[in-house]
Amino acid sequence: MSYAIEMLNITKDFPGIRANDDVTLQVEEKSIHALLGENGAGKSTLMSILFGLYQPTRGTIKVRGQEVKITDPNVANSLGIGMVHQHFKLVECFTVTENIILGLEPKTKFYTTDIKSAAQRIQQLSEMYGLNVDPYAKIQNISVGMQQRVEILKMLYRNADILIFDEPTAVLTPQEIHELMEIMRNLTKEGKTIILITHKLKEIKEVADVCTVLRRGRCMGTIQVAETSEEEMAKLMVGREVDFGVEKQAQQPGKVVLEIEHLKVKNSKGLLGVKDFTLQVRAGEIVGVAGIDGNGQTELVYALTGLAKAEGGKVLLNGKDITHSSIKHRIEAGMGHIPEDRHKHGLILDFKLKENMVIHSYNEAPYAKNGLLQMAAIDKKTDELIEMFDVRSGQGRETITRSMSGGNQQKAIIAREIDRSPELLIVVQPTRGLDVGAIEYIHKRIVQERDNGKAILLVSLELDEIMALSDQIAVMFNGELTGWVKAEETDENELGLMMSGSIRKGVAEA
Ligand SMILES: Nc1ncnc2c1ncn2[C@@H]1O[C@H](COP(=O)(O)OP(=O)(O)OP(=O)(O)O)[C@@H](O)[C@H]1O
Repeated sequence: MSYAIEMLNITKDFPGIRANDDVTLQVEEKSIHALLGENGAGKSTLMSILFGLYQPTRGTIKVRGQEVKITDPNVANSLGIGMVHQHFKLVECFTVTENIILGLEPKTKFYTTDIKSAAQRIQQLSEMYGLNVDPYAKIQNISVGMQQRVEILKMLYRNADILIFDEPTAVLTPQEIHELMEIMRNLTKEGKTIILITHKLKEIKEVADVCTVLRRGRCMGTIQVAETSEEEMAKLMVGREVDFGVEKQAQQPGKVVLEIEHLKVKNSKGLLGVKDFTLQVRAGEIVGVAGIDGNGQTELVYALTGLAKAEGGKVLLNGKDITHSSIKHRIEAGMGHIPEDRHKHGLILDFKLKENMVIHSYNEAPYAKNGLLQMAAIDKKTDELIEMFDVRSGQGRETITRSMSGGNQQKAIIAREIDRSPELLIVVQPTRGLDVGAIEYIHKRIVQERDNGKAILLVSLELDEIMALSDQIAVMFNGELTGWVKAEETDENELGLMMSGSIRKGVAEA
């Protein structure tokens, strides 16, 4: 058997934590090898070692049978290893071609200032792998899915043949996910090797040949995907059976908590991203907002939470007009927010975990007294939340938030917001990047909040999540409400038609 990559007995220590503990990963040439593991299990660390961002504390790496030292990403590139990161690294106002040749050192193999010949090569690569990218398009004018393909082309242009994808589907629509799977298959058919980090068992089943499972830094085994089930993979990963369903009893909703009336909000291009939008959320009810990314959901949430200005219309919280209130005032009035962009709006990354946990309430009892912070109370609350929400990090409450794994940062935000038990909780993509065990728990807690009489507005691109949690579903298309249906009276098909604007249901004709 010939391996493209062998990472043998890799150990990596960070302060207070062994992120990888004697892990061995052997990736066969021309295969798709999934890397699965709980939040904080050490997947990103292992891939960062392979890409030269970290040095292992112990262990050996072989590329195509040769032992190597990958001291930095340039060495990784020269060995034919490329990585598509979760957050793209593209210059918005440049074209596809300009982005791809950007950063190539003069005198290296494909360095050129001749845009035309570079564009030609990009066109050829794009056709060869079925990417369908226009080399002259500007990044700011293409979809997120297309931008990801530019990242893939960047690797192919540099002749990478071992490609690492870090949770590539987290930012894609279902259609784009389907296309990416096809692209991955094309890539291996043409001789490339792929390592895929993902939490989505369905995707592993669909596309991967082999799967290595990590748990708490250790390798739990490598399995042939065709011979296993999603349930078995989940069990191997979290060490217990995982319940994929969400239990929810029928409940009569109470008074109206959130009222949105004829709301209008501009998007970043200065156009109306939300047009005349009206919706209500009542106590004891989860209203799910379904829609394809970019149909006004972000602008809607921004206007509700005070991150963007409303151009027209009204927002009422418990009957009080908060349309133009400050963020602080909205929080005090009973609003909680689990934001879409956890780094931008959810956490202060250079603060300690415990500081982030009381960020809304540090100046109130029991966390402050006579103008002084009460560290014992802050520590106690943080430890409680860490325990309850299983937030894992190297140094517990003292950990600098930046060094935590993405999934554990997300769990920390959810813990803080749910613990405050606000009357209205606005939840955006709550389980993005979370492992199946964590998703099970977070879903339970959201339903618990609803059962406790809280109003919940859930915005998610995951239809499964919308269907499982919502009582009532609002569909957004092109900034408008195109559907208002009870969750139990609809299905994915019908929602899909409303999401694409093909039909309207439960709302007045346009
Ligand atoms: N630069 C760092 N400094 C200190 N600790 C770190 C650093 N990078 C990662 N860690 C710790 O190493 C552990 C493994 O993190 P890693 O990001 O590899 O997990 P992951 O499996 O990718 O998780 P997720 O699914 O949540 O992204 C975590 O406990 C994290 O806090």
